Amino acid sequence: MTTPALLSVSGLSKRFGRVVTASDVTFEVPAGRALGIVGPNGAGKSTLLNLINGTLPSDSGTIAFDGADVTRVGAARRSEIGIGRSYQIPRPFGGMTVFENVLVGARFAGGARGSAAHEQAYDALVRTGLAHLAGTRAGSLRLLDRKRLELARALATSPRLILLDEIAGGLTERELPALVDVIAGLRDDGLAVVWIEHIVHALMAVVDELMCIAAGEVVAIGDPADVMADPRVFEVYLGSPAEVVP
Ligand SMILES: Nc1ncnc2c1ncn2[C@@H]1O[C@H](COP(=O)(O)OP(=O)(O)OP(=O)(O)O)[C@@H](O)[C@H]1O
Repeated sequence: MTTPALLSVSGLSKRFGRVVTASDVTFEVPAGRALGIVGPNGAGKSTLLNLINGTLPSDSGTIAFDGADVTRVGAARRSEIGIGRSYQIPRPFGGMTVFENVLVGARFAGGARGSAAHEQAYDALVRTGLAHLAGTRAGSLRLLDRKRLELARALATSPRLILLDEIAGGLTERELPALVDVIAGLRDDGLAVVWIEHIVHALMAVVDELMCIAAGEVVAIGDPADVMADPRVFEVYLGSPAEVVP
């Protein structure tokens, strides 16, 4: 029996003038599964996350979440129903504590109130291994903990689907496993994960499926090792082959 998809994207297309950023993109992600997305710079990866979380409207195609068509649903509502998102450039409130930063996520992006917001925020800190730093000023965190905070802010909205945009960027080889473990834990807890990442070996340690896109088109999708071995994937990376070597 196949697991029904939590996220179902079908024939999704988007262009900015002459630049095609999504062209007939189709894929599914069930709960408890992780999809990795790779592709050269400017391929349309971040745009795809913006289409899924509703910060950008698509030109055509459909996005279904938990069986409901959300293609024309606004970003705030998508966040409330369980689509969470981290950003490539985290912008924490440096003068606020770690807990206060996550509380903002729970209250304003997640729509939680009172003690429920506090519980969601604390739970997000526990899941990301940040609880011991709850009272620390966010501006003083080292990079790994800033990444955990970005993840915690997205988790504070209690998502069932989490969209991660290059969350591992800038981490050292020694730091990467800690973040990879947190993300694998979220998937194992039943979240659907869509993770864009240039650090391919970090992705390969977690994802169940891998999709390569270039110029908005799906070049290959499927078993991660098969996708990385696909000559078409190698070809789209010819400009930057070092990025694909695990
Ligand atoms: N709001 C926008 N208006 C116009 N063009 C845009 C907009 N957002 C993205 N683009 C263009 O769409 C293309 C895809 O951008 P996108 O950020 O999705 O790529 P990416 O695959 O995430 O790249 P990177 O790996 O560098 O982050 C780029 O050419 C970009 O300049």
